[in-house]
Amino acid sequence: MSSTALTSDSTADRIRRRGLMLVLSSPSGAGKTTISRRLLEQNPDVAMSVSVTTRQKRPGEVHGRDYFFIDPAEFNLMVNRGQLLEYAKVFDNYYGTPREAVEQSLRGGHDVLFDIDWQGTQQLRETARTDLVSVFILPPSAHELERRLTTRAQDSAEEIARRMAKANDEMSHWSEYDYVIVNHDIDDSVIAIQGILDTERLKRERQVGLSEFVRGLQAGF
Ligand SMILES: Nc1ncnc2c1ncn2[C@@H]1O[C@H](COP(=O)(O)OP(=O)(O)OP(=O)(O)O)[C@@H](O)[C@H]1O
Ligand SMILES: Nc1nc2c(ncn2[C@@H]2O[C@H](COP(=O)(O)O)[C@@H](O)[C@H]2O)c(=O)[nH]1
Repeated sequence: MSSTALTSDSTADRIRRRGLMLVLSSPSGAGKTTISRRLLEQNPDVAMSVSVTTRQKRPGEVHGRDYFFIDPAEFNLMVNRGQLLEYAKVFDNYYGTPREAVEQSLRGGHDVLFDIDWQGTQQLRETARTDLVSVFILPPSAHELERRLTTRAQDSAEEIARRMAKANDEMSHWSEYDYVIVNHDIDDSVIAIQGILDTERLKRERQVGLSEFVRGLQAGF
């Protein structure tokens, strides 16, 4: 191997990638959580942003894994201290993204996955547009959405009715997103979003050190 080739190889090793923020939004019950879990299983290097919320814990939910369940006073404190990257009121409860964990993952070159609503996505778009990749997930039909909310068996009939009534509001923001998928089949949806992630990772502007690598490469010709 020539010394030029050695130099080029070691420079190529120095190409690093800036982490991206992959946001999934949808009306409640369309499948964000299910898709997120699958994506995290097949991408152990991706970090999930665990939100804080003032809503009550559902059966089976774990503090620190599904959410950090906090009271409204604590939530206000986090807002006032600037500890949330974004926050919103959704279905009468407050939800927000803790800033520090996300910034730490991005600095380390890790991608971060978010399950947040359209209000939060709008806020991230204003503050982090170049890092943001947003995907809107549509249900195949209103009937199927209601079936999914009901068979999930996590919310009362009143809560399900409230979420169905709000579905149109959330869906009216579909065209603000970079990508839109209809979640018919879970396997197909996961494959589609994995494709988005793989493609976005290759974007020129996300590859740190690329200019230096190309300069070194050109010097060898
Ligand atoms: N493609 C699919 N086909 C059939 N069922 C699905 C599909 N995707 C998700 N589900 C089911 O629909 C229910 C709701 O899914 P999930 O909890 O992932 O929705 P969500 O968008 O995260 O809801 P929320 O916004 O309320 O957190 C779950 O029981 C899940 O197993
Ligand atoms: N703006 C934000 N929205 C969030 C956040 N965490 C979750 N959510 C959204 O809330 C609804 C309801 O969630 P559920 O767990 O009560 O069913 C759903 O649309 C989530 O995407 C957040 O940090 N910020």
